[in-house]
Amino acid sequence: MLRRFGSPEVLEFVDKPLPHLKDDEVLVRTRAVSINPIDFAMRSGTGYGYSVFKRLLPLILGRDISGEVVAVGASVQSFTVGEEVFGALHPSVRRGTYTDYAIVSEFHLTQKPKSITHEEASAIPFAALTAWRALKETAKIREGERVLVIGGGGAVGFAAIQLAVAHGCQVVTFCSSQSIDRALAAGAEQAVDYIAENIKLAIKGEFDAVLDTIGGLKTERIGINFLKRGGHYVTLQADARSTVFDILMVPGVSDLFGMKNFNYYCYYGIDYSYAFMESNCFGLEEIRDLSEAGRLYIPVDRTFPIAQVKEAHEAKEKRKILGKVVLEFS
Ligand SMILES: NC(=O)C1=CN([C@@H]2O[C@H](COP(=O)(O)OP(=O)(O)OC[C@H]3O[C@@H](n4cnc5c(N)ncnc54)[C@H](OP(=O)(O)O)[C@@H]3O)[C@@H](O)[C@H]2O)C=CC1
Repeated sequence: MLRRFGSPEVLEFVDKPLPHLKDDEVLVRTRAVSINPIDFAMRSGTGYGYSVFKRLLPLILGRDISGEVVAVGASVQSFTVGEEVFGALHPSVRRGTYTDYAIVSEFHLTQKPKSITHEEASAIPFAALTAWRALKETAKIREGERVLVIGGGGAVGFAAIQLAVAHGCQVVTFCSSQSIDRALAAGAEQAVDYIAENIKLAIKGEFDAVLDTIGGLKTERIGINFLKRGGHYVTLQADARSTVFDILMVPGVSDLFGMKNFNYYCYYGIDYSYAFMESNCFGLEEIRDLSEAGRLYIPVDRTFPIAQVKEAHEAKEKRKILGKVVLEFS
């Protein structure tokens, strides 16, 4: 439970009665949840997070879940008691999944892939649904297109590589040296080390879509220059305020008036969008099918028992652990 913003120390364990299930809700016995960067934003309430999440306090953190159905609301038809499910909640939902029993809308769940464990399953939904929203719904990628994923080493970037490959796209990514082999094994035709190599020289040709999981002026400048006219630039960073136009025009003004996408359209002929995660049952089903077919996975780096949630947050937030961290429930 989170009553106030702060360091991992503000996380409290509390015993609370379960609320009554609404008609379309499912009660899930939690087996595993993964930690996402959004959990740190919600917990710390820093910057942008303060205004967005303050109205949700007190809240329960946690957006992903993998577990078993223990009860269903009156109108739920897709799930039965005992079934294994996985899914993800939108950041606007107050009651999250760091809890023994989570209440989740039936539209935010689907049957868990049978071939993987609860720990592995819990690492997938939030990151993969974000990639799905960005590439399928926003950039509308199609077979044969070229897609550049900026930050293929993170969970969202890695899911994006696999989704784009599954849709018949040619994928290029830049990531750190430790993620190169994994990106290539996932089907990227080229993976460039963004620290050791000159990206502008290493990557050839233009792209139909760029997914930017990193943000910032420098990254955006590089990404925009790789896009074809008519291409889609999709950023996941809501507060990526600096733009080429802030320098060329009046600082801050283009963004302030929401002119960024208009300016990019006029100057470069591209479509610029911010994408955010959406709990979407069609996306989730597609992700489940890809996972079951062995075509989409997110490696888990470390698992902590839920009793060590503070240590887990500390380790991931301070980048002592670089990959996915999962919290396990007994
Ligand atoms: N808009 C939305 O709805 C959402 C936004 N996000 C945002 O997307 C971002 C990624 O999330 P997620 O994948 O879950 O986080 P992860 O913690 O899994 O991954 C972050 C990774 O980004 C890589 N990285 C850091 N700097 C660079 C760089 N300059 N160039 C290339 N790669 C870099 C690092 O990988 P490496 O080791 O290879 O350097 C790092 O591991 C976060 O900022 C998050 O807040 C996430 C989900 C939803």
